[in-house]
Amino acid sequence: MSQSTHIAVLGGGSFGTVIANMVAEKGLPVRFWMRDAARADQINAERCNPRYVPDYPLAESLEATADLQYALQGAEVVFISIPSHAFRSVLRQAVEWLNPEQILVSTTKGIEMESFSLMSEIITAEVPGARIGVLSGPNLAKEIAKRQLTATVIASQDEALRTRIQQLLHSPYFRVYASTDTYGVELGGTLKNIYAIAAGMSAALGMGENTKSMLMTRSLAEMSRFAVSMGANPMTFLGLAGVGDLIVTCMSPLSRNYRVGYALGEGKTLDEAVSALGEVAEGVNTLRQVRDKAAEMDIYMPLVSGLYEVVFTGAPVSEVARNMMVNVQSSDVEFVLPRHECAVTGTQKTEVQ
Ligand SMILES: NC(=O)C1=CN([C@@H]2O[C@H](COP(=O)(O)OP(=O)(O)OC[C@H]3O[C@@H](n4cnc5c(N)ncnc54)[C@H](O)[C@@H]3O)[C@@H](O)[C@H]2O)C=CC1
Ligand SMILES: O=C(CO)COP(=O)(O)O
Repeated sequence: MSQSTHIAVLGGGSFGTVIANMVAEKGLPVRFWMRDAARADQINAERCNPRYVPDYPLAESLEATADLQYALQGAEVVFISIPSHAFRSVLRQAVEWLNPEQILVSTTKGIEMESFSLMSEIITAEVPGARIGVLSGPNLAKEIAKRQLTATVIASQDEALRTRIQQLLHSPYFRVYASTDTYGVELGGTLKNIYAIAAGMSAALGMGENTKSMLMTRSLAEMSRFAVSMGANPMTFLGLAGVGDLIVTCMSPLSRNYRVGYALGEGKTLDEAVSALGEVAEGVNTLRQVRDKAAEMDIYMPLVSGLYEVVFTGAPVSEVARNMMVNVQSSDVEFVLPRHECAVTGTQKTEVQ
């Protein structure tokens, strides 16, 4: 095995910063890669990443760099926190300095456009034989930076990998639970971003707590229905990477996806909402991708369809919400009462005043 001298983190945004610093706080050498050399110099000089996580002092053993070869060569573990739209292109630049013994962990919660690939699938395709893990859970970077008590999930088929990541990241304020359902964990983190947009919108429109609870719970039903159709284990959605991440992202104004939804609810256009954010909101692209995939595979996803109409075709939220409320009623938990066995279909649109 090559010298296990350091840990590498790719992606100089909010999440890359907190992952890199959590490891560096343990005194381990961390090479934190970003494409912008001036920003790397600034981080090394100021010991802080002011653009993404202000007021978060960085540990001494963290070194920012724009030299990808320097970051990767000899790294024992490589965390990849690059937004989904750039994930494959960065991996293609990285591949010549990777080796099959290194551990590659994606923290990215998105779907690649065109291919509908999750990030672990991109790693499998671009780095054949790689040891792959996925890190996902209710992990708002800005709360981690404040050392708020937090838990996450490392998912991999590779037991040694799971154990190593648990050791590396575990701290008095950060716990790492394990899973073997890589696909389900990754899909949970990805899908919840869609519903966070809807939750932000409902908050901006002043909807009540009953409404928010209904929205989140039906989101969970829809996410798990989709995931099961794609081959994931529905039980994974009961965990941190499913319901856990759904709750935090649908409830917190720190979530960028929630903020996009809130801005839309205030009447901003999608372009205005996204550009005011200045950070990645994966849910916008994920909504488009999932809506198309659900149509292709004939998966019933009324929340995704309704949100798509609002976000991309400008349909009024009130009309879409009303249509959903008068739609046929169905089973609560379809793993208990399958939808097709649900005898009471309820009120049809025409019967409602
Ligand atoms: N911020 C958070 O609370 C969490 C974020 N995530 C996920 O982590 C991923 C990254 O998110 P954040 O760090 O929050 O995003 P961010 O918006 O804070 O930063 C994105 C970073 O990626 C860099 N980047 C963009 N295109 C690039 C390219 N072509 N080459 C190299 N670097 C490029 C940007 O320069 C920036 O440094 C997303 O998929 C997100 O869903 C996961 C858990 C929590
Ligand atoms: O994934 C996250 C929290 O777990 C971060 O969500 P946002 O990308 O919406 O900020």
